[in-house]
Amino acid sequence: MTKVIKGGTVVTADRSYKADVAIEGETIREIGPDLKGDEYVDATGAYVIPGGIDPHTHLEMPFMGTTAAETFESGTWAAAAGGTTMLVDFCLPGADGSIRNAINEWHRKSAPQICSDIGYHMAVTGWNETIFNEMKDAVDMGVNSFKHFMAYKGALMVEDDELFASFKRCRELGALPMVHAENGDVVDLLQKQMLEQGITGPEGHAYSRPPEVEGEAANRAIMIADAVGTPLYIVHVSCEQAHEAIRRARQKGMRVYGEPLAQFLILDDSEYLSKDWDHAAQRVMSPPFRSKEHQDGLWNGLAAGSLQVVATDHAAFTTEQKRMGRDNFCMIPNGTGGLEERLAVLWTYGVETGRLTPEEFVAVTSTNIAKILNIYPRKGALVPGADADITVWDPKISRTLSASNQKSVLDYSVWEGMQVSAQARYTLSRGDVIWAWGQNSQPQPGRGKFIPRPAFSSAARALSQWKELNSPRKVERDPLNIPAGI
Ligand SMILES: NC(=O)NCCC(=O)O
Ligand SMILES: [Zn+2]
Ligand SMILES: [Zn+2]
Repeated sequence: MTKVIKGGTVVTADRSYKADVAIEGETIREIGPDLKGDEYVDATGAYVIPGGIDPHTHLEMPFMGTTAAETFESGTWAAAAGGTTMLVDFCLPGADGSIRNAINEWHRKSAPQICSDIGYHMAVTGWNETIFNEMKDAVDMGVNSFKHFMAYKGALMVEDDELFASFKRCRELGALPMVHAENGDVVDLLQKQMLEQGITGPEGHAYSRPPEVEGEAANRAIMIADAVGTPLYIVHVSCEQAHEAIRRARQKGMRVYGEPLAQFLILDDSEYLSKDWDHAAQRVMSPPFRSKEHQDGLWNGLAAGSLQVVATDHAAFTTEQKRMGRDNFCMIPNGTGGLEERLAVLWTYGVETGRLTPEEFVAVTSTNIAKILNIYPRKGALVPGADADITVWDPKISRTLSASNQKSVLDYSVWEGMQVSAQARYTLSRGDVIWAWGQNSQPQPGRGKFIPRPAFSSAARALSQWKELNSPRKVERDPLNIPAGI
């Protein structure tokens, strides 16, 4: 049975052209003019793009004394409704600290629920022999990236020597280290300072995490990655200080990648000054939203290529959960939502304004991360043989974003009232139409697959080779030329 996506404009990371896309089973068979099939998906007047990949989500994540409310079922459905066909979720070790058990636990939770494909990053939240050994197990289980928290002191935070050791292990395994870049010691002190001054509301969260705190940590992580000789991926880049560190590193030939979030590109820090406590707390995340100048820098970085990926860090806590921090902003569960809205807001505020080309939009929402995570061209590409994860993107469907019409389980939306100018007309996951605009039926939970990601990406291999050639060498000396001791 051949399915043909008919009459659209195919947009990839490098070009746009009129063509049909023929799908056989789960994969793309052919792309070209006037293709015939047994079944047709109408793409007239629309763009045909690789399905979105959101590489940063926290579904059902146990965190800060509670568990993120978005489930794997609601999260993957919401993503599909927004044109996203793959999520990469952060796997956290449980009480036993085992990486292997944590990955199995994530499989147990996600497998029966997901309607589209998924991968995991593994968090490294300490350092010991078990972690060293089990990082290899993780890679063997198809997890080739490890996140390190430089913040959340007393909980997830790791120290510089632990970063060094874990980055070194990543290099040996051909895996990609990632960092949450914020100086956790300084955040901790600034939090205490805010509370001492009587600033207990959500604005204290933003004041205690200034951009300099993020920039310093980004520079430090880059320095450690360079000393070890490994590529580095910096998650949720929110500010010019961190962007500048990444830009500088890349200009010096370092393989550093930066991931701003859709929220950071569009929403700003004035939200924390709202007189409505719930409104401000619903927007508490780390790092926090920044000012307009930082947003301009992030947009420019996407256009210039100094930033490569737009994610969401979707970590959804209900208003009730946010109220755990009613008397102390440090207790507000950190996280906001966006996996459903990412493509629409980026198109509306990026492509519609001319900040991004349609091809750049595809690059930062899908293709670049598929390459970085070493699953290209299976994902992130429209080529024969690739998985048929495809979005028929309609630039004529406008919609007002609201909690009342979202698929997310949250009782609010940080995007409330925002008008967007484009939507997914159809979303296909490995050849199945899992979302059709106007039909609203839920895709089959459990049809999604875990996508294992091989280690030793091209960039990891190249950098390792370069570092090998340029590593310090012992200077052999004639013993006669070595001065005798006293
Ligand atoms: N970002 C955030 O505030 N919450 C999720 C956990 C993390 O990524 O740091
Ligand atoms: Zn983080
Ligand atoms: Zn996160």
